[in-house]
Amino acid sequence: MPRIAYFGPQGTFTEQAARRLAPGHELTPAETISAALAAVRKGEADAACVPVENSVEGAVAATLDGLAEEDPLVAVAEELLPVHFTVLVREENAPVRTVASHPHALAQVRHWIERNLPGAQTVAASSTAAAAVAVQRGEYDAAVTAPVAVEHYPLPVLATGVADVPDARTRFLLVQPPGPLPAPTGADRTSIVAAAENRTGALAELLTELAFRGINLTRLDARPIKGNFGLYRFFIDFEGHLTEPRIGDAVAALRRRCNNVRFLGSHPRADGVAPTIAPSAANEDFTGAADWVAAVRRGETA
Ligand SMILES: O=C(O)C(=O)Cc1ccccc1
Repeated sequence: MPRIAYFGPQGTFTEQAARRLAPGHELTPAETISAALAAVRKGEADAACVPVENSVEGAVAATLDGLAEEDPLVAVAEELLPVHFTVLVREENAPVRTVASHPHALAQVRHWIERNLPGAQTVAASSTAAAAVAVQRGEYDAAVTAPVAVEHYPLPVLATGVADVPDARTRFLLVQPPGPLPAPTGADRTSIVAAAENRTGALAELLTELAFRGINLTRLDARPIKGNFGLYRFFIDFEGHLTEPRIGDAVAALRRRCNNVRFLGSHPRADGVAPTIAPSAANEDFTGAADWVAAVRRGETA
């Protein structure tokens, strides 16, 4: 049975995502995102489940950096979870002076804390569940957690359904070493990372390769290349699957322009949204045009 490492400990949002992405599989918590990825690279796990972005705070830097560096890992599936929080406390009816959680969680409940726990100090924890563990240990007064955390950490519940932004979502990836790609479904996402050269127009050229082929971007993030101040890697997600002629053509062009392009996966979209395809950019347009060139080369047409 495949072993899945997930960003834990037990009771994180990522564990919930892992249960949905790999039902019935053996799940092992890792303390950090990079430890979950390292478990796969070392062969201790077959795949890792990690958060990649959320609709309030944006990209999860540890995941992006962890996928761009060291041995390649490729996303084979994604999950989208609605994110609202439960606030657990050490002691019922006691004053709350410190509130711990993952920074992405704290960012999503800032207003709620200002209104309901005025003056409380927020403290970053490695995950929402790690914050609950710290509250159990008596280190902090409250933890902002995933709703399932209460099953693992039986602390008094101060509030449920907490969220500054209604309908916030987090997207999670299931990543594994390069292997056969998941089959295309017609509603897929492809991800790459590339370090564009530091010269005028370098990023625009990469994006233009996608735009020319009528490919709709779903995300663009920049992350600094550590040790090279002022240089960035660009994480580009777009609609479509590498096996499609229009996508294969675009990814080949990116690779031609930029030999450090790394493929981060083609997999079904969790929201099932089908691509927007610009006029003359359908796969049949690409194969039709290539067939015509082949026939011209053979001298059969002009
Ligand atoms: O800490 C967790 O529970 C995570 O899985 C990371 C996270 C944090 C905040 C919102 C969504 C995911």
